[in-house]
Amino acid sequence: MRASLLQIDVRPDEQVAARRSRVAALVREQAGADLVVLPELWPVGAFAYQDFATHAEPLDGPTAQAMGEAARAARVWLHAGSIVERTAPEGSDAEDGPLYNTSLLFAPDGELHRVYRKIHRFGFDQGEATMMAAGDKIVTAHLAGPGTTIGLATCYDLRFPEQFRLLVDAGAELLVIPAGWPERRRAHWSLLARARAVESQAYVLACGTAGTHAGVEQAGHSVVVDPWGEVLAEAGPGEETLTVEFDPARVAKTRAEFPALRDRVLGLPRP
Ligand SMILES: O=C(O)CCC(=O)C(=O)O
Repeated sequence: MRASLLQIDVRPDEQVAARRSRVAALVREQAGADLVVLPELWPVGAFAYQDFATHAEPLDGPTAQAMGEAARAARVWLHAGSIVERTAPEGSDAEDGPLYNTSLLFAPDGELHRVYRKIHRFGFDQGEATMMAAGDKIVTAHLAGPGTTIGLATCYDLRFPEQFRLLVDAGAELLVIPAGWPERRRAHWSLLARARAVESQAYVLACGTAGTHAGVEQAGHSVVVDPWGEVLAEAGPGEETLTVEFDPARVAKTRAEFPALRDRVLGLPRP
């Protein structure tokens, strides 16, 4: 299986529409890959809170349309990172319901196949945590073609192992994590990506952004880790396409040869 992670530079001097066209062209160039992955909130920038409402869009908005067309043109599964999703309030056509940090997965025919709304919102009492609603669904998707199941999580979710346990229980063999992770905590990013791979005995494909937006320098260093915790490929700090080939069957092999997941003790009483 071949995967390409597109570590996009979210430059503040580039308009959202221009970045959307540029990224769509980059996705089209990935024909031949099985899976292409984009970072979190790359159209607007994960820390550009003041721009979230302006650039919020529905599930059939301009980013979804451009990404669906690009996936179809390249004939790839496309995890298009996330958008600021604008929803309609219950029973209304108006689009002034809650905002979500929503990941979009497109099939090679360009159809929107899955949506994942970020569960753990970042910012404590500010930013995303106050401006967006939280998702409450664990999301996996079986990729016909490569014949493997991916589990979806976004950025700050990486810090919450209980979410990854649920993804593994739901059959995930590849954990796909778009992010806008800051340089200040790059050591956590690298460590947690490997930790989630080792404890889940799964591949981790973690795709971050490059550059600086809203004054926050991004870590870059997108990474692909195998089920044994070995780093298969790692990007540098700048914009980069990270392409890697791997065998999804290694997940079952690792889990059979070193059956730590089988040895879990569930339902321990709280002290
Ligand atoms: O957990 C972190 O250090 C970064 C999380 C983050 O930036 C995000 O979820 O947008």
